Amino acid sequence: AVYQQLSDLKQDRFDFVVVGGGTAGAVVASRLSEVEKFQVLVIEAGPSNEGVLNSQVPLLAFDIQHTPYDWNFTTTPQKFANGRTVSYSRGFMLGGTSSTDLMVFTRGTTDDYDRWARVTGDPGWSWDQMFPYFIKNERFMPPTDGRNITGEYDPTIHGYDGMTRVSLVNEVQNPFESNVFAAADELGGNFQFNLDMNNGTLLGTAWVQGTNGGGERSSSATAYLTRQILGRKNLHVLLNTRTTRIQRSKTSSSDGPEFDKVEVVGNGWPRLFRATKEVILSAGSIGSPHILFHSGIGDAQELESVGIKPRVNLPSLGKNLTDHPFLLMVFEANTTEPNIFANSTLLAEAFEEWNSSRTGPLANIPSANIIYGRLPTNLPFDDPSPGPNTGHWELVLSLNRRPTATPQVIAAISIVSPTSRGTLTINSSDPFDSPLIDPTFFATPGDIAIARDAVRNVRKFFAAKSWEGYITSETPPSAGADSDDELDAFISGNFTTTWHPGCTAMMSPKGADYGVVDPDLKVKGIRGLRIVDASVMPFLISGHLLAGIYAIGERAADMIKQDWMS
Ligand SMILES: Cc1cc2nc3c(=O)[nH]c(=O)nc-3n(C[C@H](O)[C@H](O)[C@H](O)COP(=O)(O)OP(=O)(O)OC[C@H]3O[C@@H](n4cnc5c(N)ncnc54)[C@H](O)[C@@H]3O)c2cc1C
Repeated sequence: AVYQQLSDLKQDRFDFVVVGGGTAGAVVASRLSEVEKFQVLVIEAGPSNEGVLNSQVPLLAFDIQHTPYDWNFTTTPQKFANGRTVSYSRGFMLGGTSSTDLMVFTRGTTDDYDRWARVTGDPGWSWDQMFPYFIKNERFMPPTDGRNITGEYDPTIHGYDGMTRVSLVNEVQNPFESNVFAAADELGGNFQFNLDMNNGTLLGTAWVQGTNGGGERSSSATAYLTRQILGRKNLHVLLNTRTTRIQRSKTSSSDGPEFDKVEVVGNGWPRLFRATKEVILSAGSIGSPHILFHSGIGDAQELESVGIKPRVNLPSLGKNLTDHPFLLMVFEANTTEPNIFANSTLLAEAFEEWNSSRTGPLANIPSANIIYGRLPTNLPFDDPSPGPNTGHWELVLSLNRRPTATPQVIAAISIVSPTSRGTLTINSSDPFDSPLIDPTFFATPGDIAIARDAVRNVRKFFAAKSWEGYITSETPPSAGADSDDELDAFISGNFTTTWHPGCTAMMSPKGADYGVVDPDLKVKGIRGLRIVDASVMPFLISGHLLAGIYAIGERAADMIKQDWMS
């Protein structure tokens, strides 16, 4: 059942309490409630996803940021951006950020997961052992325009019976996209065609896959918390209720103190829920550490300095914040391709089409392509990528959807193998105050070198013969930035984020004196508490995070079931 407010829920004890009904939280709750004898509670700070049009219609995804469905965080002033701050969106509704993100679906590379297995000492995190979870999560569907997609993906590596509806774009925007793939064939090298970007190699130019299967957003809420699943008697989803702390029980064991009570505030009132088996924190890379700090878990000295009594000293918590920095380049284009957002008649027609058949431009994610490239091998710094199947930068090319006087093309650059590391901390003992988010973007020469290389590769790509007569000029602020110094000024003055924070509660081997969770996702030195979300990644996936987080959620659910069913 779904409870809109705290006072609607009468029950106080559950087997499992899942904090955060976001991307990973919904997976864990959904899978645990498959076991009838488990009573499962999910506590979500935000409201329901039902009827939120900007979340449902794929091409409206940009319009959901800076709304009440966004936590609307901001970073601290960024040292390598002359003190500029960066707006930091996080989903505030059921489904979490999977209800508000841009829906690009990349599993990451074999190298990414094999590195996780290596650094955690658990082969279960390797690509081969995670592969069944990618398949379990995925329900690949043909696009809604009915075109022949042979040659746009590899049908042998997808899941067709899973939960998340994945597809290619539902309508191809030509000649723009045909130019992209023609230029890739023409240039080869970094740009050579890759049949399927979910095959374990993120290199070259591929047709993008997204969570827009069937022409509408598939979020963890629409996929894992369907009406049928919500009808389970043992699954309880409490909305509009904020978790403030996790509290200790009176007992301790050889595994350390037990944390079994979840303190919440809803309808203006506090209340405690008790988990008789486990508390599972799935409040995301910002939310999960934030709740732990206020529970007295974290660096003891830092907690004391803000007036919080330390209960478990975990100095690594919040320390390894990693994100993919983002840059935008804009080009003038000579094209008559329609922009529905610049023409109210076209927009009305597009809505009519989407409403009646989930087809047309609104059923799309913003682009049909995705490109990953690497720097040459003779780098003046250690290769920051986890291996040769992995890019250093990512490009997504699209027509500018914002209404502009003349048509424009945008190149979205992401640094997918950053070495900069930031912090998540707090400066107050009030759990309702926002944490301090400092991704410390571009702190290393390697990250800056990758960004320069990406900018130069965008120019190389658009200089291909295939674009002749289409791309007319580059616009400021990147235009004219050619030397390393000029590019560095462009980068520091303009970077933002891909909104991929992770690693703030990173996994490390059992018994290690660093890290926050063991490879089974149990919090070190504590009994009864696991973390399941993007914060546990020891390194970010070198692409978009969603598919990896779903797989983490699926594996975590299996591990938890195994612990409590044997
Ligand atoms: C604008 C944007 C675009 C993105 N685009 C893409 C993309 O195209 N592809 C991709 O793969 N990734 C993308 N991402 C990133 C991706 O969506 C996230 O990495 C992922 O959804 C995070 O999953 P999670 O489970 O870790 O956290 P979340 O999904 O954020 O879940 C955390 C949940 O916990 C809740 N919560 C937090 N604190 C509390 C509390 N105190 N009490 C109760 N509930 C709480 C939150 O409201 C939320 O529902 C994007 C992100 C953003 C913001």
